[in-house]
Amino acid sequence: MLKLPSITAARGPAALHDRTTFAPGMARSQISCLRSTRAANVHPQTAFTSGAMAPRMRTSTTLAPTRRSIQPLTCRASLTEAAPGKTVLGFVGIGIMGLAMTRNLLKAGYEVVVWNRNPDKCKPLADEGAKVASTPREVAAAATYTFAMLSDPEAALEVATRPDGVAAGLAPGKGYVDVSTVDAATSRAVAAAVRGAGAAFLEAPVSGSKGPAEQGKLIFLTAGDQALFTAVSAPLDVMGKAKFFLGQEGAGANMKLVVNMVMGSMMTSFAEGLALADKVGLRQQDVIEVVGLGAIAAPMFALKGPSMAARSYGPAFPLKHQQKDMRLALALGDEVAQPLPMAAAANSLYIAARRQGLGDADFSAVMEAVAAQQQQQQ
Ligand SMILES: NC(=O)C1=CN([C@@H]2O[C@H](COP(=O)(O)OP(=O)(O)OC[C@H]3O[C@@H](n4cnc5c(N)ncnc54)[C@H](OP(=O)(O)O)[C@@H]3O)[C@@H](O)[C@H]2O)C=CC1
Ligand SMILES: O=CC(=O)O
Repeated sequence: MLKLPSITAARGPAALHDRTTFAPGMARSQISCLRSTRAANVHPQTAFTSGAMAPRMRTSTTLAPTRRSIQPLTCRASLTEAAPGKTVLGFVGIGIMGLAMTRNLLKAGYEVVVWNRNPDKCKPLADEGAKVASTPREVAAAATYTFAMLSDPEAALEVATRPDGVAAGLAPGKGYVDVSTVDAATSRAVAAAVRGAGAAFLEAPVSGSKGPAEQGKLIFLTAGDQALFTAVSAPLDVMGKAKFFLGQEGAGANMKLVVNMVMGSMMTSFAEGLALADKVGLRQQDVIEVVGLGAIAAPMFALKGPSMAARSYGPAFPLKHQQKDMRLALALGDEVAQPLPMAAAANSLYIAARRQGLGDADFSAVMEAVAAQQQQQQ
């Protein structure tokens, strides 16, 4: 009989939720040591032999370090914990999400230096007290910790590595937190550029859209240098309601793609349901109500249903970004030979919607691709 691997053995790095960060009494110097072990590609747990010093992380079989991977610790610049009035933060990428997130940092009392490719988008933040830089390098040079919220892998890599990019302004003691949704390979390339400058790197894609960004209720899916996770905990808490530390960079990116792949498929399925209901003479409003009362109730259906029924798609999460996430999730599935037929079907609807010119509309506009297919078949 074919023996399947156990789920535990197949799992990636253990998750560390914000409620279980470090063992009590762990000194900052130990936190910075964690960063350098990460840079040396050694799991932080290998750095601590005493139970009192070990960070509280759940372990899994895949994390068990081999003796060969244990290397001496070289503590470089330590990271100070960010606090309002004390730490200058940077933010590059002032789009839908970046604007709302930066606003919350300003409201919490942080000094924030911002940059956006189209500088006009920085104006509202300048009115609210942000300083505007003319290059990403200037932001990273002025700030201790710089956040980035950029549209896709190409933008994330470009802003980090171009000659006047973020990496050029980084130095030991600083950190870069990329909250864009990208693939693991891009995240690792950005991490290499950041660490090449002697700084720390954290990937921290977010779950939650424009509304949660405005309300400071995002969910951060982080991975990378754990010392930076700790150092930016306070600003993450200003912008979000939960944060997870998932291990080495790539794990946060993969988690985000899994979640958004499910979300993207749910949305196309919901759009098809609304279209079918309409076709058979049911009121879409009734469908939304019935769905909302049962086991498949979801905040997303409750939030987007009424505007979808009205065929109105003001952008909270641009459809072009959802299609990018489907594309990246499918590529991830390809990489590990995991068939994803539902996601592939959903992706073709998002592509069709982009062809209809709906890339900048909300992703719920995939409804129009469903409607167009219906018409083609009549
Ligand atoms: N909106 C949402 O609900 C959510 C979005 N995300 C993710 O967050 C990221 C940003 O999303 P969102 O804010 O909605 O998107 P927007 O399209 O509103 O913003 C994209 C940002 O990226 C910048 N950008 C794009 N290309 C480049 C480039 N080559 N060089 C420099 N800057 C560039 C844009 O600059 P410019 O203004 O000059 O074009 C803009 O600041 C995406 O990865 C998305 O998948 C994650 C969770 C929720
Ligand atoms: O990435 C989008 C979201 O809503 O999360």
